[in-house]
Amino acid sequence: MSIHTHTHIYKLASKLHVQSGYTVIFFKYLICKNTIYTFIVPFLISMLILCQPHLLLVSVEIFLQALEDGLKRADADPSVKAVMICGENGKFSAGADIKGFSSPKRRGIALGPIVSLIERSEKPVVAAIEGVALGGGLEVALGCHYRIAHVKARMGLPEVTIGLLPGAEGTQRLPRLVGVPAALDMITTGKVLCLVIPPKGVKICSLPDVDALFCNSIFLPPGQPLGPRRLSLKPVPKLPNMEAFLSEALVKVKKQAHGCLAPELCFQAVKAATEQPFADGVRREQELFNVLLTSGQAQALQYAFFAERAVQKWTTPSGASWKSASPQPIHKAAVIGLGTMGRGIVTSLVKAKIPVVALEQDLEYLNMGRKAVMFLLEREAMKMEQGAQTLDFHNPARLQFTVDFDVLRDVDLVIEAVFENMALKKEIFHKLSRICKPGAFLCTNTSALNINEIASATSRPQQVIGTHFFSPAHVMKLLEIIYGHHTSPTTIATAMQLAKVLKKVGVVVGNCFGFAGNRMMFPYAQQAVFLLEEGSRPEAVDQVIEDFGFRIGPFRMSDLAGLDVGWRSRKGQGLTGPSLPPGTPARQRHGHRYSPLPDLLCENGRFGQKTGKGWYQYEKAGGRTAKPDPWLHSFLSQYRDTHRIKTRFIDQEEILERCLFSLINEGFDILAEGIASGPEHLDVIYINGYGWPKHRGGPMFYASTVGLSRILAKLQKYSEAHPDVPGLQPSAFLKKLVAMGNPPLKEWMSYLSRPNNKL
Ligand SMILES: CCCCCCCC/C=C\C=C\CC(=O)SCCNC(=O)CCNC(=O)[C@H](O)C(C)(C)COP(=O)(O)OP(=O)(O)OC[C@H]1O[C@@H](n2cnc3c(N)ncnc32)[C@H](O)[C@@H]1OP(=O)(O)O
Repeated sequence: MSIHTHTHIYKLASKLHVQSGYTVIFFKYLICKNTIYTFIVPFLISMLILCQPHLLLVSVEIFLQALEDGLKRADADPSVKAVMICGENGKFSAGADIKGFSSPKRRGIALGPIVSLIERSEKPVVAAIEGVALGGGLEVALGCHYRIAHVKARMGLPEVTIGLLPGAEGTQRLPRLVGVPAALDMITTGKVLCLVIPPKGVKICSLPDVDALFCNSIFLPPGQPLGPRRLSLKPVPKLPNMEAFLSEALVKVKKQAHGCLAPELCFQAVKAATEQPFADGVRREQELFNVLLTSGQAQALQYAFFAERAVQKWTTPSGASWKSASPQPIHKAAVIGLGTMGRGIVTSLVKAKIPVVALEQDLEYLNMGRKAVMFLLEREAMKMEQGAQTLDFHNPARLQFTVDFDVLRDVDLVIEAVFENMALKKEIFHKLSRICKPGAFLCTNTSALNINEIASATSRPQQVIGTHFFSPAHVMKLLEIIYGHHTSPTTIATAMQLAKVLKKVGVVVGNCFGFAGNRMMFPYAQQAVFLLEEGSRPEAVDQVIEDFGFRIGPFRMSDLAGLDVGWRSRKGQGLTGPSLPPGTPARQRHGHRYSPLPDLLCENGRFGQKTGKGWYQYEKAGGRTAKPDPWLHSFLSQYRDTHRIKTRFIDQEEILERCLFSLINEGFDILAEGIASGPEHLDVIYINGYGWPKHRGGPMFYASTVGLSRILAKLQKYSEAHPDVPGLQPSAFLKKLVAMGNPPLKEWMSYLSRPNNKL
């Protein structure tokens, strides 16, 4: 295991230097409504241990040993009056190297005893925090007697986000410092706190300034006792209603966890701090840490951490990549269409402080759209600390509404977000290509349509790209970025940069129907409906999927999104509606099994939440509380009678496997075709766009944990039972990987001889 010092920014100590004759200021930090305020208090330090980064990656053994030796030396040297621990180049510590947690060598290394040693020091120890102090870094600071924090420092215990808990006594010290509510909030969510507004009178200085201040001899009265500064000796601040507070907090933590273990175990560790003496609490923390370390969820979450960063380094099969392509700056953007998606996209751009022109086809739609966007922005502004003033969305230079295409002449990028209708999209792109300046990028927010065909309507196909947002677009983190045949690397790089500016995760994929995300969703949704035909109910299927950890099951999701969306798309594809050739069998299309159930619901006016009825019934049109609907149950049994389908009991295992394994199976085809350049891409898409539980690492990671041979065997079994369902027929790539002995996920792509993008 090594300490993380990966980039030049996150450096830690590899060597400890002892210098004498310095004076230091000290800041004490308190947490108040998620904000840390700093106060400067003069303090004498006549000995400085300065951590210097001579290596990029420092072995934790070396680091901890050096820290221990330095502390012991400082304690033994009578000329040393105090000790300071800091990072260099303006960064304290991002904590441990996360990769080290999966290494067996990691076990047995303990930061906790070193933190205790720091705390026991007979001489004052100060943590001087600049930049980030995360995880183990902050735990080291908690062991110190004083903490100096730069006003722009960011501090947190993000272990929960990688499936762990702060295991170096952090769960026991933090509540003693900041109280139980603030500590629970930080430890169970992993949120990182920033010093947003410097309190009056606080001088903002960088570490060299701090050094200078040492030399300016600001003295702390000698003989100040250290006992009260040792957090382990302090009691946890009492709450009048601790028990009630804790039981309410547990309910909240469980509700938000969706099956993820770490938040609840973090809670248990903090609770132990409120009930037990420090040493017992530390033992409890260690027990809980070990449960998490071996849970499997920690590995999945750590994989997801790196997968999210890996997808930033995009490549395409033609050799274009992030290394050689530079993004163009976007000073002004436009959004066409102010339906649900367009409204969210405008909101997202305004939040990112990109001036936007919002365009609709006529004044009636424009006014409706304007109202809705303003409503969203007001709500967002209320959530933001500095409020509406920062967003400044009433300023026409920031947000302009128009029906006039000519206003788009000077924008750098347009995002089209109109209905999924190819003819309409082509007409708009043709117009844009005539009106927009030559350098402008033209993006389409389609969720399935062919990017090449849309680009063919323009004179600049190299600047056309798919930017698939997810609803609600100002909330969902995913931006699927789809390059076409002619899309230039600069256009891809610009779309990726846009994702970053919008605080989204951009994932670059190739062009095919449904791209990566929706293409994998089709077989999943299809299986869910087939399960209803065969005997299941929406609530049974949703329950299994939600128990797995999805935020929302397929039927509740379909009711939320609106059944009419898919209906329109199926009509467009000629699968239902007037263009369906007469005599087409009800449950078959192109020789494959088809379920007309969703079409029948739409024909009955059941579009989901918006009509108050869909797969469930709701209290009213627009209602949100789904209740099982007896009408639907009898409709399903009539349907089965009509089509002579024998109702059978379908167990949870079959529901889960048929839905998830068919989705994963499609993922293998997508990889084999070069539509996505690695399994991480599909996992990041599913975690950030489709509510796949992060603690299961995404569908492809999950497949690797289930075992590819098992997935293959199950798909073979189900496809034998349903030979007319192509989605259940095992992918050739999956079969190949099983034949190659089930290699680890990171090696999968090396088994593809030549990625071939089907553009
Ligand atoms: C002087 C102080 C002494 C401190 C002693 C510490 C001793 C530690 C011993 C035990 C501790 C155990 C508990 C832990 O510490 S668990 C780890 C807790 N830390 C985290 O979870 C931090 C995770 N990282 C982040 O939140 C961010 O990366 C951040 C540091 C905020 C920087 O964000 P950003 O600027 O956006 O940059 P990136 O996220 O893209 O990261 C840049 C590259 O660095 C890699 N990285 C970042 N953090 C880690 C890490 N902790 N371990 C390994 N690698 C990390 C990241 O993958 C990027 O890599 P690449 O460029 O290859 O993509």
